[in-house]
Amino acid sequence: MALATVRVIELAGLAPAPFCGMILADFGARVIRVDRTKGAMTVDTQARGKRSVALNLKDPKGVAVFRRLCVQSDVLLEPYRKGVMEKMGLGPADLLKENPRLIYARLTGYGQSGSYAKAAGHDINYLAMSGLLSMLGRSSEKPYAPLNLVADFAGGGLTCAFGIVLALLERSRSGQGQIIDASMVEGAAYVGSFMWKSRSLGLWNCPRGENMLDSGAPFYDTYRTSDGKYMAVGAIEPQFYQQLIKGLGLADADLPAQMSVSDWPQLRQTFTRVFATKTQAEWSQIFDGTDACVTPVLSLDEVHSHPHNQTRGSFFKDSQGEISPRPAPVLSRSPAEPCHSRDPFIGEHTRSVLKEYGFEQAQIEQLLSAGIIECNEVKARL
Ligand SMILES: C[C@H](CCC[C@@H](C)[C@H]1CC[C@H]2[C@@H]3[C@H](O)C[C@@H]4C[C@H](O)CC[C@]4(C)[C@H]3C[C@H](O)[C@]12C)C(=O)SCCNC(=O)CCNC(=O)[C@H](O)C(C)(C)COP(=O)(O)OP(=O)(O)OC[C@H]1O[C@@H](n2cnc3c(N)ncnc32)[C@H](O)[C@@H]1OP(=O)(O)O
Repeated sequence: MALATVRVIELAGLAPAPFCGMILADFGARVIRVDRTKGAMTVDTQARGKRSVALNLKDPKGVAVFRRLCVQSDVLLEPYRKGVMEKMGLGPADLLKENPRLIYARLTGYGQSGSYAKAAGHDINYLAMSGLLSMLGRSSEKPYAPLNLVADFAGGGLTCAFGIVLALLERSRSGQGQIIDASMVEGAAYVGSFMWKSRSLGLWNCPRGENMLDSGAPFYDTYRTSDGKYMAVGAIEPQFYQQLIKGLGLADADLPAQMSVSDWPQLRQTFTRVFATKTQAEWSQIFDGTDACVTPVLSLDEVHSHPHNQTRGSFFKDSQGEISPRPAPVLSRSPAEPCHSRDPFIGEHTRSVLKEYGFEQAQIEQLLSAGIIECNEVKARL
């Protein structure tokens, strides 16, 4: 796999950093998640392929163990508020001195500088600060965040993983590590570059929810079907729009021009009425194989069995029977091989990882009895 041999230490976080770590693990990196001790509960649902070490970083001995892990690693991924790592004596100045090849990735909401740098926040706040949230929502309604997809995952976890891969690539030339300051505000904004750079086209001149691509246009929206499901319509170009009209059984001559914005409300009413006359399956049968750009709106439970996704193997079932998306993109020679086993328990790999990183058995036992580390091997659970 592309990232085989890359050793990553990920400090346990909420959602974006776990996703970043999972991407790296999916593509072959050996990711160790460092969890808290004292019966901490994991909220990491993105733990595929990771190992877990439970380590108390509030204790200087725990900090020393952590430093030893970082000396032998390629990447450190930390998701804490600005200043937290420095307070523990684990800032980049300390760790890069000990391991100049270390890639020190800091994934935060607001970045490492600026007046918000130390503020708590979540996806919706970062999205708001990126400018994008102001554009998201229906006409005459308040802004709506599209789940926590844009800042946490696209602008956060994915962008940070990209930064790490870039830094690894650069390190192969320079031999040096570096610090990555991944701000979810900036990552989200960057993902939204199209919005800034397409303003000159007039694509966003109308209020929120009244533009062509934000549900303003009737040919770029969803429609309810007779069985309470939905179809997605994205028939922008005239040749594709013609196929939409044909599939709906409408006659062009009876309809206003596609780009007559003042007629969009009437056109939407027509589409709404027609879509409501057939089931999703019936519409899918009509539009499949055409260029009308009309697809069923599938639920998470349905995507796996759609013939197109099945053919490509776009979703896979792990050993627990849980279905997840296959890692993307697909590389022809060194594709990702996502782990099919269950997620790790907190501290499940403490002992084996410390051994791997050169700790003696006696040292491990000492750390264990001092409560610096916790071990939770599966054997002990039986
Ligand atoms: C919208 C998303 C977030 C969605 C997440 C939800 C899915 C989950 C959030 C809460 C979960 C529920 C909850 O946990 C209760 C249940 C638990 C149960 O197990 C499951 C069900 C639950 C209901 C559970 C269900 C779900 O999982 C949840 C609902 C986001 O937007 S995520 C993006 C958030 N933002 C960032 O990541 C930006 C950067 N980070 C930050 O700004 C801050 O970290 C943050 C997120 C604001 C949190 O701030 P906080 O004050 O808590 O922490 P920090 O200031 O960063 O400091 C960290 C402290 O931890 C110490 N520490 C770290 N590691 C160790 C260690 N190994 N040992 C000891 N100590 C450690 C560190 O020293 C810091 O200590 P200090 O505070 O003393 O400095």
